[in-house]
Amino acid sequence: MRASLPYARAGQVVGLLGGSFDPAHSGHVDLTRAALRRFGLDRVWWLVSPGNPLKVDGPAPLATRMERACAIMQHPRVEITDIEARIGTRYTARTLARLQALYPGVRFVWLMGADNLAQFHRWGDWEDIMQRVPVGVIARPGDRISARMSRTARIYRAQQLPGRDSALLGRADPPAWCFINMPMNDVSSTQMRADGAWQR
Ligand SMILES: Nc1ncnc2c1ncn2[C@@H]1O[C@H](COP(=O)(O)OP(=O)(O)OP(=O)(O)O)[C@@H](O)[C@H]1O
Ligand SMILES: O=C(O)c1ccc[n+]([C@@H]2O[C@H](COP(=O)([O-])O)[C@@H](O)[C@H]2O)c1
Repeated sequence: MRASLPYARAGQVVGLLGGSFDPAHSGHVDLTRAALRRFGLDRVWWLVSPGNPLKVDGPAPLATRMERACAIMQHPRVEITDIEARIGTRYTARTLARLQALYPGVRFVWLMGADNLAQFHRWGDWEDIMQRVPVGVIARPGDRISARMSRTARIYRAQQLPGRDSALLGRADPPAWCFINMPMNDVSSTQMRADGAWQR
C-alpha cells in the first residue's frame, strides 16, 4: 500500500479499475489480468472508492478494504490506491479530470464489469467520462445482455471497437469502448457479505 500517488510516465497506458472492493475477490483479479492482456495496457491501478455515489449503504472502512485488496491482488504491473480519498473525489468524472491534470501525457482507460455498463447512464456526467477516456468493459455472469442493450451501448454503438481489436483500445481516441468476454467468474462482494465471508 502506498502513501504517495502512484507513478506513471508520459506515453504509458494505465487502466483504472474503480470499485467498492467490499471485499476484493477473485473476480476483480480475473478482470484485471484479462484487461492487462487484452486492452494494450501498461499498468492497472485499482481505485478503492471512498464510497460509490449510487450505493446507499456505506462500505467497510477504507483501510480495511485497502488491506484486503493489497493481499489479494499482487502483480508487478498493478497498483492498489486510495487516490480518490486523497484527492477528495468519489465521482468518476471528477476523478478522471484530476488524474488527467496530475498526469499529463498518460493515457487512462476506464475499466468496469458489464453490470456497471448497464447502469452507466445514471452516473454523474457519464457522457463526459465517455469523452475523456476509452472504456473497457468485461463480461460478467448475468449482465451481458443488459450491458449490450444499455443506453450507453446504444448511444455509442458507432464508437464500439470489436472484441478482436481490443488491443487498440488503450491508444484509441475517446469516445471509444470495447466489450470483451473472458472465462466468467460469478463471485461478487454482495454474495460474500451474505455468506458471512466478510464483515463490514
Ligand atoms: N466477477 C466479476 N466479473 C467481472 N467484473 C466484475 C466481477 N466482480 C466485480 N466486477 C467489476 O469490478 C468493479 C468493482 O466491483 P465491486 O467492487 O463493486 O464488486 P462487486 O462484486 O460488484 O460488489 P457488489 O456485489 O457489492 O456490487 C466493477 O466494475 C464490477 O463490475
Ligand atoms: O461517478 C458516478 O456517479 C459513479 C456512480 C457509480 C459508480 N461509480 C464508480 O464505479 C466504480 C464501481 O463501483 P462499485 O461500487 O460497483 O464497485 C467505483 O469507482 C465507483 O466510484 C461512479
